[in-house]
Amino acid sequence: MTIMFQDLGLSSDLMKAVKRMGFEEATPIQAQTIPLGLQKRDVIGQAQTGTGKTAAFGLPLVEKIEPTNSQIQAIVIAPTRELAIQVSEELYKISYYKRARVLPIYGGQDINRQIRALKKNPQIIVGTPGRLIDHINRKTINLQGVHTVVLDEADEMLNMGFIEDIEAILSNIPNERQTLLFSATMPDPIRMIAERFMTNPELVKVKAKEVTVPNIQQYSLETQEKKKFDVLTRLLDIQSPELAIVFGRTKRRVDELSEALTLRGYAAEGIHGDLSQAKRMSALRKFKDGSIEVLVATDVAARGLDISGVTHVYNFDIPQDPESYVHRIGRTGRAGKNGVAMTFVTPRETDMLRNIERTTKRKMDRMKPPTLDEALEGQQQMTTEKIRTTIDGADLSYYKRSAQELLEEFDSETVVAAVIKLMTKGPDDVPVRLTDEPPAYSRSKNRSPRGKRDGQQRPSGSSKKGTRSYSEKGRSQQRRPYNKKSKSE
Ligand SMILES: Nc1ncnc2c1ncn2[C@@H]1O[C@H](COP(=O)(O)OP(=O)(O)OP(=O)(O)O)[C@@H](O)[C@H]1O
Ligand SMILES: [Mg+2]
Repeated sequence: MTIMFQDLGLSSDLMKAVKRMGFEEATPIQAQTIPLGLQKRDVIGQAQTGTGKTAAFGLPLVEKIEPTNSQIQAIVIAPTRELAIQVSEELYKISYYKRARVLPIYGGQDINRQIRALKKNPQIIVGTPGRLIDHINRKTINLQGVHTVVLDEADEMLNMGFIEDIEAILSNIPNERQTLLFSATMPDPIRMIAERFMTNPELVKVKAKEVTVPNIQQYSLETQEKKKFDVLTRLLDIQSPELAIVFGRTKRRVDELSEALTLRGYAAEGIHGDLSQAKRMSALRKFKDGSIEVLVATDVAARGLDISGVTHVYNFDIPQDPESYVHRIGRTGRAGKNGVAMTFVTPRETDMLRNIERTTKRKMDRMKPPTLDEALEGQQQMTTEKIRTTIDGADLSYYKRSAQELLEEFDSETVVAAVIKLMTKGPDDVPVRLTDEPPAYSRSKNRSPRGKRDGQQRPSGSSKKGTRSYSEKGRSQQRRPYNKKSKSE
């Protein structure tokens, strides 16, 4: 059944904003959770990637902001800086006519600037856990007026290392609050932890046979570790994605891969948690405006990011758990668009592959790595396509005299073949250096602690204020199975 936004009981300011955002019908998760959100019910909302969960919590959240109250009234917590920025932008759009004041608060940004911004009475805060705790400890943020809390990517934030941070933040927020949790994945043990923070929550799980959306074509390719890079470049040449995200397991991997791709002539940049915030933002900006075509990333970019034009996701390294797979491939195929996801599997990782397929209840299509000939063929096709569009679109009169000269000397087939050769990228053997990654191990059977993972990092300043401080590296080592420990010490 189609549900329109006007059926959901939203005010005219928000209806105008929804229209301005170009939304017509509500998505299923929006149709089901917006009324609950407006009734101030606690909600756990689980729906596939790219199906509009942000507006599902954002619309009721903004609706409940009291314009004359200058306290912080709502807070959204997100696991990464880029996601916090993106969610705050979406809330800003929703608030466009209502004029609720939204402020993102995240690590890597000048804290004094944030303190000044906090003094200007924002009503909605979107933040990453580490920086929020930093402000709580400095007493530069007052959460006593908060009536709505959202955990976006809730399972990630209640997972292992993050849970203490979340508990610390929630302990500064009045108990009589509305708590909303959203994610595309919600493993049962995490849901049980979540319910501890909630009052009689309604679980809204959009009925879908599959955890992943059907409009993403999913493939797996078995390949040796040493051959992965050639396979990737061939696929890029054949498939010529509009925008592609290549996921690597570690930060070193991402650095080496983006460098190697650049050496081979692809416009690529990397993003991971050890880069400065300025670098992270500049890579993402270039990717969004199309000045780079390949973003190489750790899982720091796996969750929530909504970048239109991402047609392909390549799992250069197979993800460490099924949830990560779901989120990574969900960077394509958003809002009903089509997408392609390719997962490289080394022979010793076939268990991991099966584990992912079991969880997603969907078998990936097996694909053979393309041969060099197929790659060259693909490149030729791209060239001929370019020639066709040039013939259709450009004024060629200026070039016709030279064309005639060539045609007097050679037959037309030879001339065109030479042009195609010149325009086609030949086999490239610029040497590149990639350190081998050991095969991934399956950790979901016994839920062993996660290995080194890239994600949100704790600001260095927090130790001074009495909280633990550990580097991103140290932090991920502190992550532990969520079933071993529950309350913060
Ligand atoms: N009702 C709607 N009609 C059309 N487009 C929509 C609608 N709701 C949201 N969108 C658009 O769909 C895209 C995906 O939305 P969003 O980022 O909220 O997805 P999500 O469910 O949070 O995904 P993820 O699990 O990856 O975080 C966005 O570009 C958003 O603007
Ligand atoms: Mg989201």
